[in-house]
Amino acid sequence: MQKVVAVLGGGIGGLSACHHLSKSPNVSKIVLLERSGRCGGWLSSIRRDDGAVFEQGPRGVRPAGAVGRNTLNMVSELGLESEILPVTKDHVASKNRFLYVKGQLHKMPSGPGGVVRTIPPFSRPIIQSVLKEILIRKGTEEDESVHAFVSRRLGSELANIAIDSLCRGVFAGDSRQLSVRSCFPLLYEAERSRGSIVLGMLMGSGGGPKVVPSDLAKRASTESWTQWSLKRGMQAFPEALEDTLKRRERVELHHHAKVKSLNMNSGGWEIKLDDGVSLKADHVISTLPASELASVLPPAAQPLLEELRAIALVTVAVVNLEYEGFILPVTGFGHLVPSSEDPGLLGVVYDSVPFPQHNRSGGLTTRLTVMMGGAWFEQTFGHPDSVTKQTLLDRATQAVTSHLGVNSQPVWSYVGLLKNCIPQYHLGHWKRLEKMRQYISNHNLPLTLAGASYDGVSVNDVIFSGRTAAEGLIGKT
Ligand SMILES: Cc1cc2nc3c(=O)[nH]c(=O)nc-3n(C[C@H](O)[C@H](O)[C@H](O)COP(=O)(O)OP(=O)(O)OC[C@H]3O[C@@H](n4cnc5c(N)ncnc54)[C@H](O)[C@@H]3O)c2cc1C
Ligand SMILES: C=Cc1c2[nH]c(c1C)Cc1[nH]c(c(CCC(=O)O)c1C)Cc1[nH]c(c(C)c1CCC(=O)O)Cc1[nH]c(c(C)c1C=C)C2
Repeated sequence: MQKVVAVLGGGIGGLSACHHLSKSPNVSKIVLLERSGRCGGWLSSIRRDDGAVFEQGPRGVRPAGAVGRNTLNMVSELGLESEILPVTKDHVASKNRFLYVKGQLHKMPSGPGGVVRTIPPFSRPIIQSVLKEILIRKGTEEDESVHAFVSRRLGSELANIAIDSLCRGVFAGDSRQLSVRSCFPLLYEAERSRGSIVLGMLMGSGGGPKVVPSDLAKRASTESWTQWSLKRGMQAFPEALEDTLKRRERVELHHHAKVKSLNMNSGGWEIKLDDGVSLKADHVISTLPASELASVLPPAAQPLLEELRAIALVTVAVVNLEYEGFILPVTGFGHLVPSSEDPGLLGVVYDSVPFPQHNRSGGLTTRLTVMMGGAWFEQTFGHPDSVTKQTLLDRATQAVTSHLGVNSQPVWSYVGLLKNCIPQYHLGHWKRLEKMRQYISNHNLPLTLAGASYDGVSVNDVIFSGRTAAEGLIGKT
């Protein structure tokens, strides 16, 4: 039987689900419902008339692994190859990342030389912790916080400085609350299967999905890319996907279509929108943030709603800054700040280093992005609705001055307040997912969960979740 499928949310996850659904003749209609006036969700690029591009959301995508290849395959299908801006392994942005500790920038140890010597801010060579790790007994917990896991296996110094910062630089979250099993499944699996992170990394897991690489994905591997962006910014990706979907007969894309309620109706769903319009669908793929989905599902699904509501989100202030000339004292991807140094200041990305092509044409400039808040937003700035843009801008420029010794003022700036933008996979997230999917299956709900709230927050993970959701309905594409 041919099905009508509604996809809720037009972020990169929802667009990916539509893209894969639209390949199947067994779907009679695909309806994408997006609350705002444009698709793309957090993929949002500011494009100035002088050619400068600033990212408010993701600024680089990793090409590695099955999910990285899957994204590049989609880039290829959309005909975006000529738009790609790759960053290769030998680029300074791939080699240099910094930590800001006790008022100083430190290059993160990398390569053999970096692990055998004592490199501040660490008090002993990393190799010592790595060698000891192999001998440490396997944990017995079903889940553990990222901080507890790393403290146990690699010692408290690496947990307090390196892993605390890493969690801020990926989840804008607190390593003491985040789940190792859900946030870093490879580390968790390495301990489970090989008894050690180090051995697991050396021997590999051999598992994971298989994705046949396109020529573009092969090129990324041959040329050793570490990340990529697009000439017109990351937003060009959802724009190209949307343009392609618009040309497909069975796809309907609706902007300004905020889903207000979902109710079961003769084996399918009746979907009501904010403006009073209602429509029917045989199946729903939701890529809405989990708590938003909870607010539109019927109260009868209480056990499911409780689990969905428990997946918290954090708010991040993203401040793009442009300076005249090259003002950085160091060069690399950027620096992270551990929570012990300054809880509210997560880190600074040196955007002009990996992607100078996004600088304004003519004249030398430096583009930086300061990220603030995350799990520490409220304790630092108060409620997101009451903080002013000027407060955020002042805090960001002060950080650039104190961390990087930059005394000039930016010639241009943009302050974005990204409310509830990154889901937090807290301890026990895996159990929550199991309960939710069990509930959906036991109650025969024609509902699939996809998007950043569940199985990974990166652009690659979210795109793959859209594909998996579609394939769960129509089979492999
Ligand atoms: C500041 C920042 C930096 C990041 N950096 C990186 C990076 O460098 N690399 C990387 O890989 N990833 C990065 N990410 C993560 C990645 O961008 C996101 O996880 C991903 O874009 C989420 O996609 P999504 O489709 O799941 O959700 P969203 O983008 O949140 O899309 C959901 C959509 O649903 C819509 N919606 C919400 N409620 C309703 C409703 N009731 N009815 C209809 N529509 C609704 C929203 O308007 C939105 O468009 C970053 C994220 C942020 C915030
Ligand atoms: C300071 C805050 C943040 C910065 N980026 C993000 C936040 C919250 C969001 C983010 N960054 C990355 C991802 C995707 C992860 C993936 O699995 O691909 C997300 C959601 C990429 C990333 N950025 C940093 C690291 C270590 C990673 C992981 C992947 C990789 O190794 O490339 C480091 C980093 N992020 C930020 C800064 C300032 C920074 C500094 C070194 C900004």
